[in-house]
Amino acid sequence: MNEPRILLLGAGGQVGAALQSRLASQGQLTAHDRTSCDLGDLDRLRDAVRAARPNLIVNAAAYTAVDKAETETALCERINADAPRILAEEARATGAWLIHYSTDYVFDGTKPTAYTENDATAPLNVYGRTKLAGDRAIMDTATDFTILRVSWVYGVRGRNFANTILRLAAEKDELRIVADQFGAPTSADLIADTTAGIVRQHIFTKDPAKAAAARGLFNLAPAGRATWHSYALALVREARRQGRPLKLSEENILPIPAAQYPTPAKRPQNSMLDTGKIRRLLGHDLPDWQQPLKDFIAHSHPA
Ligand SMILES: NC(=O)C1=CN([C@@H]2O[C@H](COP(=O)(O)OP(=O)(O)OC[C@H]3O[C@@H](n4cnc5c(N)ncnc54)[C@H](OP(=O)(O)O)[C@@H]3O)[C@@H](O)[C@H]2O)C=CC1
Ligand SMILES: Cc1cn([C@H]2C[C@H](O)[C@@H](COP(=O)(O)OP(=O)(O)O[C@H]3O[C@@H](C)C(=O)[C@@H](O)[C@H]3O)O2)c(=O)[nH]c1=O
Ligand SMILES: [Mg+2]
Repeated sequence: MNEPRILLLGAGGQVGAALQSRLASQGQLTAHDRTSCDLGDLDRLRDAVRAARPNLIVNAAAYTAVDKAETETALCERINADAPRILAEEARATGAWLIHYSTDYVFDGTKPTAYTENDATAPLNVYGRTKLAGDRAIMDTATDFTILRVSWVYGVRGRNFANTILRLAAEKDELRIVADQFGAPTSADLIADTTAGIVRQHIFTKDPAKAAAARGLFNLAPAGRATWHSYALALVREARRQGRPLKLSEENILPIPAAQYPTPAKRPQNSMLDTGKIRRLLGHDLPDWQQPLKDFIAHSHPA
């Protein structure tokens, strides 16, 4: 059989960058970043898919600037909702499988326990609303798709909370960090590894039962629970242990309620995702969130 053709969009992002090598080893990879394929141009996007004739489309591109989205709403909507709809239409028309990523920000965060795939969505902000519209477009249009719903993603090169804290810890002697929002910091590598495993074991397989099991929406998060405050503490503690020069000491990382940290976009209080469904698919447990932070700090270089 010929090598399967894989199309990756958003190759320059945290998850996209981590996916590149893992997908290249499984087929003939066409990887686009924003410069080679702008998702804001929907006709161009359709052309790019048709030119690549993929058996698998992986969409790691998204508008992820949560606060800016409150004012750049139309663009955010195009990238997060309209572009996934085009991808779903093309996937359906050609029989390609579509992999896409969703977010905890589709929830309002009022549930006291972890969210399952069946819980009702109620986004609090524009980013969450547009991401939910993208999820729905795919679920309504595509037949062969996998959506991984993830949260609190960090990677060495990304614009993320972890890199922000490492930068601030070198500059400031005090930080005030929200301590009443709960979630699980998730490395882009965990997401890319899990994606690659699903591609290998479920999508590029001749076993229809294996493929059927991977269809649909799956939460993905590491084990354990954090707050933004406990996450910041863990980062600074590990950075110090690794000998980074820091101005900030741990006792000056002050816990505050979200009400004391006003932002343009409202964020959910509870971002915990129940991972029972994907653990059954994978056949194993997921690692704790804290362990990969050591590796992250060893390799990250905040600007
Ligand atoms: N980051 C997080 O905390 C979370 C992310 N997710 C989801 O996971 C997926 C991957 O996110 P992640 O890798 O973290 O995000 P990043 O912001 O790191 O990557 C997204 C990529 O999409 C690209 N992009 C943005 N606009 C366009 C456009 N108009 N055309 C083409 N590309 C564009 C960005 O390019 P550029 O760099 O040039 O802007 C960037 O490379 C997304 O679906 C996101 O919604 C879900 C939960 C949490
Ligand atoms: C820098 C800083 C942030 N915070 C708080 C604000 C906020 O509640 C929380 C996180 O802020 P950030 O803006 O870094 O994170 P945010 O951009 O909201 O992260 C989200 O991104 C999108 C793409 C997702 O899909 C989500 O899963 C989530 O990861 O930290 C402080 O309390 N003190 C600080 O000094
Ligand atoms: Mg190859």
